[in-house]
Amino acid sequence: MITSSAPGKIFLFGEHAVVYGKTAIACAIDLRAHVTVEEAPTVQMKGPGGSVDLNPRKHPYIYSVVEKFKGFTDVTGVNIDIHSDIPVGSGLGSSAAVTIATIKALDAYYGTNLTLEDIAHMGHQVESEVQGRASPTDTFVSTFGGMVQIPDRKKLGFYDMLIVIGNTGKFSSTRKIVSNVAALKERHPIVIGQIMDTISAISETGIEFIQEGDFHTVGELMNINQGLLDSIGVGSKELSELVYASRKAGALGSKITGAGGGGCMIALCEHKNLSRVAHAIKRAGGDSFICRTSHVGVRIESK
Ligand SMILES: Nc1ncnc2c1ncn2[C@@H]1O[C@H](COP(=O)(O)OP(=O)(O)O)[C@@H](O)[C@H]1O
Ligand SMILES: C[C@@](O)(CCOP(=O)(O)O)CC(=O)O
Ligand SMILES: [Mg+2]
Repeated sequence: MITSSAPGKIFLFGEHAVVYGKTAIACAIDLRAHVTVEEAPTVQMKGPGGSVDLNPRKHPYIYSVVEKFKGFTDVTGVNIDIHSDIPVGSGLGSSAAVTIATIKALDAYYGTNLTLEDIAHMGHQVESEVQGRASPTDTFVSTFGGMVQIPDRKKLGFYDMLIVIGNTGKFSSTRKIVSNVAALKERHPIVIGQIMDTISAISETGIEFIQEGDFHTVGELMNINQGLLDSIGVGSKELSELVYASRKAGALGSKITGAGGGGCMIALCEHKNLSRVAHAIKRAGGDSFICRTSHVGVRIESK
């Protein structure tokens, strides 16, 4: 029996723009997906009611991972059991964390000796196939941990930050939201293209202020980024309510993280305001919790 785990992530800046090759800054957080694999007669998923054969419609990401392994190793029967503390469909990269942790667990189980680069690359292929279009961000962060700059695939090191996460509780499908933005960009290529360029500039400027520890300015840039995400149609009434409630309670900056349309927003706060901001988000109708950035990427937990 082998267990692996991989972290979820937040986008500090640059989601959606990164799909078009622009710059984004993302960071692993201390919420993780755990995947345990053990011998079984066929390739199965363990669920609440017991183990069932892997179903591509129910588990498209896991199915795609197994199909890739069939391309380079003898895939004998294996039971895959997933336990994740990452809210699903909430912009925290649950799909990537589950994908990367499954790749790592199967790599250890079948002895295929994949490098971290191989794992990140395979994970990106899986997300792209399942979502129709995906940047390497989520899978790169889940693989390497810490803070990263995409598309340059630069590891920026680790910056210990406490983030309040506000969850609207509204599911949003990354695939659908990403395709809506693509359609908007088709209709207004120059306008949306310039918005993506501006988001890219925010990411590139933001790195310097993160490295200097100037979180007031980082927060200001997050707020500008949020306005641009609203302009490409990935906001929602619920997300805006949580964003403005957090700012009123003293957040330095707050914005959507991930695909948007529902899911989560993040608020960067000074330590003294963390619980006040978390309560304000709850009062505005969201679920809120405090998470910490993490330098820990994908790893084997036990063999
Ligand atoms: N615990 C889990 N077990 C199995 N699949 C999961 C789990 N968590 C997430 N997933 C997969 O990831 C999908 C959500 O991915 P996505 O829409 O990209 O949202 P997110 O913002 O969480 O990445 C789910 O529909 C499911 O296919
Ligand atoms: C919208 C996007 O930039 C981020 C999606 O993040 P999530 O799957 O909602 O956690 C898409 C991508 O980068 O693949
Ligand atoms: Mg996802």
